[in-house]
Amino acid sequence: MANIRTPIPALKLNDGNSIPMLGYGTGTAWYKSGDEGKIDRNLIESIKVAIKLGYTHLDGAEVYKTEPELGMAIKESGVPREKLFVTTKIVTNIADIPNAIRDSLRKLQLDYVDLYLIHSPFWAKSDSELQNAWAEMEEVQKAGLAKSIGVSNYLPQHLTAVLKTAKVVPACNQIEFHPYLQHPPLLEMHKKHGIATVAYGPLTAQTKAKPGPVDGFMAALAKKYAVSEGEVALRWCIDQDVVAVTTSSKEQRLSDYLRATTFKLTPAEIKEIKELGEQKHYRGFWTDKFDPDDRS
Ligand SMILES: NC(=O)C1=CN([C@@H]2O[C@H](COP(=O)(O)OP(=O)(O)OC[C@H]3O[C@@H](n4cnc5c(N)ncnc54)[C@H](O)[C@@H]3O)[C@@H](O)[C@H]2O)C=CC1
Ligand SMILES: O=CCc1c[nH]c2ccccc12
Repeated sequence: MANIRTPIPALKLNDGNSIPMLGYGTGTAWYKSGDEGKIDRNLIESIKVAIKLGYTHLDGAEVYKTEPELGMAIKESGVPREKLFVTTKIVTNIADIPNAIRDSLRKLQLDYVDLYLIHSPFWAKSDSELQNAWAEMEEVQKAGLAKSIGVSNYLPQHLTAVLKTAKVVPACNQIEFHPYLQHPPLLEMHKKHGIATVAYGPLTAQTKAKPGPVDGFMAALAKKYAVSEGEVALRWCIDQDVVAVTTSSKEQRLSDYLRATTFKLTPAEIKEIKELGEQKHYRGFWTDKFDPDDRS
């Protein structure tokens, strides 16, 4: 099993920093609908378990309302801050990014985050709003409050707008990514500009979109590598240099996911999953914001 002494492999970002290729999410499975002040002790314990198992990449967001738990778990874990890679995201308070990052850092009890993301582009009514927000993100990075800055749920047109005026190219775009949502034009654009792809919902084909065309092949690969289909899905991301952010409240699952770092799919297997996946389209998140047929 991977642990803090046998780290999860990392991907080099375009700013020279490195991001662990498997992350633990504090969003799905942990959303808080009500009082942000009410601390979810189960979440704190789960994050500590994840850290103990070897997860160093921890994914949060202001809208998840879980930053306080993330901060408490980091403190209680006893793992030195610099050994962890902490992401948070902004969208609700997008009109005041300098205050929003300070608020997030206060909740996280941290001096800096490793990665700060604009959670979505859907609040913006014009390209110039996207460009101005990005300029403020650059200031956050300059002030040392975030080591790396990036975006999430941006489509090619949003990246095009940002890149027109950016001094710093976004380090990554965190998007829904799995065999049934592969975004070929977006990934091509990421490659061209050195923007890392970070996948959320990497297990969607196994957890939400069954039955589907990849099922039989994923099952065969799971048998071949003596892992679960989910671990094949995570490895399929990693083998394409896509960082995968997953989660679970179950320790056994979190432990099992780490097996995705212990084997490698062949190029033919990666291609076969890709081609089978292209036969179906499924989106699980932000369905009210995207055109239902948009695969970009
Ligand atoms: N930037 C964004 O807009 C978004 C970011 N995220 C981030 O990504 C993280 C992971 O997102 P997910 O969609 O949860 O990732 P995921 O696709 O890896 O799914 C994980 C979920 O699947 C469940 N699961 C795993 N194996 C299963 C099985 N065999 N049978 C049934 N259920 C199983 C887990 O318990 C967990 O609830 C979030 O916690 C959040 O941090 C998530 C959604 C949107
Ligand atoms: O990041 C995941 C999806 C998401 C988008 N908006 C919200 C608000 C509250 C919890 C999760 C999310």
